[in-house]
Amino acid sequence: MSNLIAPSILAADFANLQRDVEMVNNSEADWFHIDIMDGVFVPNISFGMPVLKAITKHAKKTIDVHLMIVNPDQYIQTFADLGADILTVHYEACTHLHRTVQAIKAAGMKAGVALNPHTPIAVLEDIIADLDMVCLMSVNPGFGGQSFIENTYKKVSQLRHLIEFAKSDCQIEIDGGVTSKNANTLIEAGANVLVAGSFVFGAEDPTATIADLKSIVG
Ligand SMILES: O=C(CO)[C@@H](O)[C@H](O)COP(=O)(O)O
Ligand SMILES: [Fe+2]
Repeated sequence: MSNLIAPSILAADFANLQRDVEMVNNSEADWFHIDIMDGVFVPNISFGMPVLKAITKHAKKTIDVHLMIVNPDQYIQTFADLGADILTVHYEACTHLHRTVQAIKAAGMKAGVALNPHTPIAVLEDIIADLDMVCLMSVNPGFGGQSFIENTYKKVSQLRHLIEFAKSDCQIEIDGGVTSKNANTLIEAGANVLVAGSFVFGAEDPTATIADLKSIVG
């Protein structure tokens, strides 16, 4: 399994969105990471369907959509129609997680589940075999630019063991506070997809920063 970098569009310049999408297209980045927030599950509102539509019109790489919303089930088909390749819902937002995961797959997308920093890996024991990806939040969801929570390393290794025990090829994505300083340790702990928002878009040269991250994760 290769190690991937997914720039988070939340940190892009929305007044120059097409420019930033083209930058990612022309960089060594692997995916677009797109954060949808509803102001209910998290204390922030990012953007919704019209902006996602504008992004997917220009984006030429895998579209990884991270839903930080309550009742995600009602929008699954809409996200499929808008071009999402991977749809990640929060464990904490889903009462019938198994049903939600099956609905995402039935709509033709890969299914991911995200865990908040305080949610233990053990809650995934009976769903891991059904998942294409687990997204470990390494900050509390809702905002870019926060500091990485160190307890994440332990959770990555616990999750890697769970995945191996289940003989699954589920991917492990880390989301929040990723920089060139923690990228290598995260990969060594067993992660294989790193989301980076402010570290990429806040850099003087985002393209070179993506290339640096790629060279670190191998
Ligand atoms: O889902 C989220 C935040 O809730 C993330 O995807 C952020 O967008 C990551 O931004 P940085 O922490 O890398 O600035
Ligand atoms: Fe995210």
